[in-house]
Amino acid sequence: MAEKPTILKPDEDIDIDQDSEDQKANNTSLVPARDVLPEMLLIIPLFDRPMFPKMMGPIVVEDQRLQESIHEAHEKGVPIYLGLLLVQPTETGGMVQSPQSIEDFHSVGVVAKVVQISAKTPDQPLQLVAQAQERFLVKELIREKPVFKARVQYLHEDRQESSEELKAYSVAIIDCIKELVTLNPLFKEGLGLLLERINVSDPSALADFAASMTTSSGPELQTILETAPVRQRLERVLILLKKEIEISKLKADISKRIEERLSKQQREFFLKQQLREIKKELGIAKDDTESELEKFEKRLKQLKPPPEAKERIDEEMEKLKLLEPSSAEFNVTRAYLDWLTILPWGVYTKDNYDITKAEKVLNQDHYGLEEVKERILELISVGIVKGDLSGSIILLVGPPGVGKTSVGQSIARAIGRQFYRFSLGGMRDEAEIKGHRRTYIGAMPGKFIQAIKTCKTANPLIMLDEIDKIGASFRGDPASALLEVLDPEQNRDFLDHYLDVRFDLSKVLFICTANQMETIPGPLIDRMEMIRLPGYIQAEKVEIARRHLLPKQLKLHGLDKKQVAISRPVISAIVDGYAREAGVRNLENRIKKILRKVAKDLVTEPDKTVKVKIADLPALLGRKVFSDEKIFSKPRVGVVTGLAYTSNGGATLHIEAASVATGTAGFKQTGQLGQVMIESSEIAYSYVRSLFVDNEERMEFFRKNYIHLHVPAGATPKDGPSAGITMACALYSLAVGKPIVADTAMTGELTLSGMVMPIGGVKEKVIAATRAKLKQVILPEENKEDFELLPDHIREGVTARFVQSFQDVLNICFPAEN
Ligand SMILES: Nc1ncnc2c1ncn2[C@@H]1O[C@H](COP(=O)(O)OP(=O)(O)OP(=O)(O)O)[C@@H](O)[C@H]1O
Repeated sequence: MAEKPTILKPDEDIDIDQDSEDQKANNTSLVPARDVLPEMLLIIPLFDRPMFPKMMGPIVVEDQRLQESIHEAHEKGVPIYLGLLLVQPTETGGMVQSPQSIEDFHSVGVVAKVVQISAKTPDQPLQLVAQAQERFLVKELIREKPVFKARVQYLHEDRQESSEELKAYSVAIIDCIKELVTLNPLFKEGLGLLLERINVSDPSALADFAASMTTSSGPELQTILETAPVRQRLERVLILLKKEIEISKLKADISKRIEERLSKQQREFFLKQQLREIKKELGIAKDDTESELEKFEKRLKQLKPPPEAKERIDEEMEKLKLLEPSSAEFNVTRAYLDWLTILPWGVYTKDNYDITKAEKVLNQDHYGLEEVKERILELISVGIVKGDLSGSIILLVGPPGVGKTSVGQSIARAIGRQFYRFSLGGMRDEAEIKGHRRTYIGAMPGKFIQAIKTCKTANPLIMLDEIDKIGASFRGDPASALLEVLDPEQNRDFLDHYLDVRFDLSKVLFICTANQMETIPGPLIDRMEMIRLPGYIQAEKVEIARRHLLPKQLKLHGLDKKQVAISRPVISAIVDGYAREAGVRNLENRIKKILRKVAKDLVTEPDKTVKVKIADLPALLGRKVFSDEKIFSKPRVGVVTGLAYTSNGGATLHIEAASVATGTAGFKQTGQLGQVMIESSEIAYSYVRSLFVDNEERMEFFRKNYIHLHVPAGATPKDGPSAGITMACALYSLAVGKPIVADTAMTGELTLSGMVMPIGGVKEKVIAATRAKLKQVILPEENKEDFELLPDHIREGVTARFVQSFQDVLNICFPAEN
């Protein structure tokens, strides 16, 4: 505890030079002049918290007059004492901002000696460091605008007798301080000061110091300041300290919780970072970005991207370097770069220009199809002469299972190109051709770019299956997107939405397949070289089965040809009884079925040879689907066999006419006929009726009967004019009550004046007639050339009769009558 200062007489002027002559005169000689405390003090208002004796702290003096007085005293070198008084709290909980009267101050404060003073600078408040000395009680507060001065009475403390109780309090306070230090490192500093400045065995000083260390509010601390009795003060300080401990604990708790929450993520991030660094150091793994970039660069060494693509690749690589590997943008850029660098820029396979080898390959893979092979070899020859096979687009049209796809594969093999096939029938939107824009999640390039990627060359053979189904199942305008791809002028600069840089598709050889021509958009047909695959006759199917389908299936079923014997007559019986359609897929399926059953038998006896006989067929394949007994085994009145050409190839159909005696004339037709077919049936009706103008009996028949014409199969929609003469013939047969000659089928468009016009699909229709074992076909005279161009094996067994008018038809069909 500081020595007890002597109190001087009050100094009425604001003369803070306490070492004036008068004072010196009145001073007792017991105390050094510098330790004498003045009775009249200048008041410095404190707004935040009070200062406690023996504490040191900064004070800011704003008042100009006060500043000047302090400076003056400082220049004289005399000690400066100031009274520090805390202002009162306001009702709203804050502090009085500019004290006006005595009520605005607390009545107990401390006197402080200025130990340091800042230099005089205009416009800057004066800054002091003051050492608090002693408590005082304000006796009188005098206001001398704008400063206050006060007459004070010092509250000297008597030296405390150390009692056990005070010691106990002191120890408790020290314990609290220790605990606080562990909870909040800020208190550590305070503890250092404590040991330096105060005597811990002085309970009063300890209490003041401990109070000043806390973060308690100004009024709470003021209470401590005003509590003169030491025991009581110690007790109050102890309460404040306990409160402080609780607050500190709570604070520590809160920050721990927040830290935990934050640090989990940070920890993971740092750990990952560290792991990456360690791996890099050990050479185990490279940085994500680095290894990706290395991969892309390695790929690029093998490629020759055009300048536009190269520029884009470089840009994207630069971008990738700047992106955080865990970001979504990184993945998008990486995927894009992956595509850009995996495409075979400038990589081409060398075409095989050996025409004999190409012919050999085509013959190896397919039986028959002479015309098709010839056309393909012609196209290859043109390519050889030109030095470039690309540019022409081949369209293979034919019924299902006639080998369109496998011919495409053979062409690829013959000229040594990669083969990629996809169906346009199953596609939903244009984006599948031209790709999605990269902004979409999960965006992908279109099928063509995917094909190029898979083939790893920029000049593969791409087969577009089912191009005739394009209009049926596509949304948007996919046909025009396809036009762009197939046009040799445009596909040089094909722009896929995803890729966003041009890719040259002009070296690709395109082959399209379709079951029918009618539904293919016109502009697409214009760009293509059409090759028809008309379907096979029975003999061809037997040969295909023997030479290709059976060996292929034996291999696929893991069987040896020694283990299974299926002779030519057996295959012929299969074709005849179970697979009469234009293609051979159904035949192939039947062979598979037989082989599966045979394989089952061979499991128990692997060394035996299974000989399949015709008699075994019902057991192996079930009941015959087609029988030789014709539905109309005998020629019947009003029934005539027509020849049709459908997407499944050529077919025979039996047109029926019947009369209902209603007493009135009438005509109706059934069988899901299209508009053209309805009109041609009406032509037939009118024409046949007109034939009997001179025959009253027949005229009467038409007048009194309602005529019904039906074209089976009733559930299949059909259209076209080629059944004109067939329908007319059925009506004529009904009118005259006589059947037409046996085993005859016909096709031809009929005009209202009885002329017969040419039709399409002669080859398919003749094949269908042969398959149906008919002996005679009636064809329009103008189709004679088509028939004569048919290969001999198709024409064999069927006689063609050519007609110009319906009268010619009648001459053939009703020889006795005409
Ligand atoms: N002339 C042939 N010689 C040898 N095998 C043939 C011949 N024609 C067809 N095939 C075989 O018939 C099967 C069916 O042929 P493919 O799948 O090529 O028919 P497609 O005409 O493409 O049918 P779709 O129109 O249904 O796609 C294949 O196994 C094929 O090898």
